Amino acid sequence: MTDFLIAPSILSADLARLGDDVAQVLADGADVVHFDVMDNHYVPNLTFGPMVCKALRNYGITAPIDVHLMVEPVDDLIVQFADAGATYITFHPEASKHVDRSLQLILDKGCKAGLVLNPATPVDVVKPVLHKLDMLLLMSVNPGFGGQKFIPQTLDKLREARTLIDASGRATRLEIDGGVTPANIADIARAGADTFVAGSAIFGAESYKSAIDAMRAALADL
Ligand SMILES: O=C(CO)[C@@H](O)[C@H](O)COP(=O)(O)O
Ligand SMILES: [Fe+2]
Repeated sequence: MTDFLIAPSILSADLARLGDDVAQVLADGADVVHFDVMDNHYVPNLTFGPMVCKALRNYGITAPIDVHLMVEPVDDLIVQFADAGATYITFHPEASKHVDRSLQLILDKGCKAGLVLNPATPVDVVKPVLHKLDMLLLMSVNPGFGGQKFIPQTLDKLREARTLIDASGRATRLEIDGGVTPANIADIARAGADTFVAGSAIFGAESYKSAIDAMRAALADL
């Protein structure tokens, strides 16, 4: 059975009481903390930086932190997030002049490395560096905001990415990000995803536990 991971995006958390909110969502069954970093340059929005990641670690959050860099350039922040306690660091290939070097920097800092593909970026882009990827993240919305609708064409890209990863023999995780809900998570998993980012569907729910349980129930028979 696939080891599915649920990764709530803190973009939709209560930022005024972030430590408590993250602790709560983990107690309610989440596996990974998805940490969206936006710079008002690569994407038209601004969020949080390495200090906030470090603050979560200092607060006692020990779960994996999955840092999704929507910034340009990436290398300085890779170093800062690695030092701040990131587990995974992923970036968009368009945002680095030297994608292989940036991936190697993440690995050399002792973190797990990943690339993120926008809806219009073809899966083929990752082929030359697949051997360095611990994570391949497919965006199922255009990056920059939570609460958008899942783009259905992403399912074909997931199938393509799953074939590529399986052929590589590497245990690269295939993550999906944007518009994931208890209603569509089973179709997304059938297309090949094993790691599910969900912001509004979890933090916007009345009960985090009910939302996460509903996702796990939808994945149970797969
Ligand atoms: O990276 C992003 C947006 O750019 C995401 O991680 C969103 O935060 C997901 O939010 P929902 O679509 O699940 O509300
Ligand atoms: Fe994200």
